Amino acid sequence: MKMYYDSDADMSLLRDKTFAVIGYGSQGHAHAQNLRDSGCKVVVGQRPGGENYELAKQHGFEPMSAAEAAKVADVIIILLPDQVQGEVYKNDIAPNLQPGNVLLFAHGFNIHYGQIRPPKDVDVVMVAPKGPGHLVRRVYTEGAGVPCLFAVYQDSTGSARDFALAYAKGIGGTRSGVLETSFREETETDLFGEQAVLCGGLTKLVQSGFETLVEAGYQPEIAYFECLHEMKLIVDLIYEGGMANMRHSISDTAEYGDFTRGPRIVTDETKAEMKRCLEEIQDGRFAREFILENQAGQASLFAMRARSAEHPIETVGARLRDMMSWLKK
Ligand SMILES: NC(=O)C1=CN([C@@H]2O[C@H](COP(=O)(O)OP(=O)(O)OC[C@H]3O[C@@H](n4cnc5c(N)ncnc54)[C@H](OP(=O)(O)O)[C@@H]3O)[C@@H](O)[C@H]2O)C=CC1
Ligand SMILES: CC[C@](O)(C(C)=O)C(=O)O
Repeated sequence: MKMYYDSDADMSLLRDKTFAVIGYGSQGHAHAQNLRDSGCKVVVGQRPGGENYELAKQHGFEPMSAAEAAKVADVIIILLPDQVQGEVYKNDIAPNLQPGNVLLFAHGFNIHYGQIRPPKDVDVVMVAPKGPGHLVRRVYTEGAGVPCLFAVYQDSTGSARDFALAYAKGIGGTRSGVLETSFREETETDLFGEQAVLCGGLTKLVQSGFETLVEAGYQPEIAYFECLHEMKLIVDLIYEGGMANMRHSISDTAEYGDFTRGPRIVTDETKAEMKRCLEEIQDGRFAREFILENQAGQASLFAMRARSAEHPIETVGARLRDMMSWLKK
């Protein structure tokens, strides 16, 4: 598998193009500002009335409607929540598409699951940063970049692949390296990662550890430090040098407990469930469930968010983090 870096990407492909970043949220604010700082002409399509509209203005853009932005652009970057992309595409973007335009995504959901079906005469590509949007911006301003995946779904101009690579450079991705993939592979692995490991698996693991200690009578603050706060420090060591690097830094006692007790926590049954989650992603069951959930006005998502915000790990954590002067508030 080849990694692509700055020297592999031709920024001249981005010159003379107008980029419309649709949505000024987590990814949108980062792509828009990074592209502009890389010398590109950027307009922002952001609905008025909210914080992100004000933020775009504060950052020196003159936000316009998604339809207006799509009309003036050569490259339309759809950085809206996945569940609203289909509607905005149908009403505002599709009617303003010109042959030869590029439609660019940061995640393949809507293309892979057929919620957006672009005409044949536009390029459809993806540049998906493997990190949260706020880091895509922060790391860029520090002179580095968040690694990205890139893919081509449709190449009407013959230059879609080179263009996607150049775009990855424009947002800083090739500073740390980008990998080629397909819309299918990115969509399925991304959904799996966030469900089973990064978000779903991690929060359930941390919360269960916290609950186990608190239910056994230990102070919630101690449980918070043990199960959540220290998680970052341990993950940083794994991130920097793999699991062996982390195990090098921890005590032999911790390492012995890691090898002998870890497999009792994340068991073969956990892995079997991971496989079932992956199957639901692959055969479209998760996508269908999420699409229907959104058609129902996100009723379950609202309820789950509210219940989760009341959990003691959040209330104790908020109090402790208030005392951590080094954290950005
Ligand atoms: N979050 C991340 O770090 C990552 C996201 N991605 C992908 O990037 C894409 C964007 O995700 P993300 O940045 O999280 O999105 P956000 O939820 O941060 O985007 C919110 C933006 O979309 C606008 N918006 C929301 N609803 C509507 C609507 N109904 N009509 C018009 N505008 C609307 C918001 O405007 P307002 O402020 O007015 O609500 C805001 O500008 C997705 O495809 C996602 O999968 C990929 C990698 C990582
Ligand atoms: C881990 C969540 C993520 O997949 C990401 C930041 O990469 C997302 O879609 O937000």
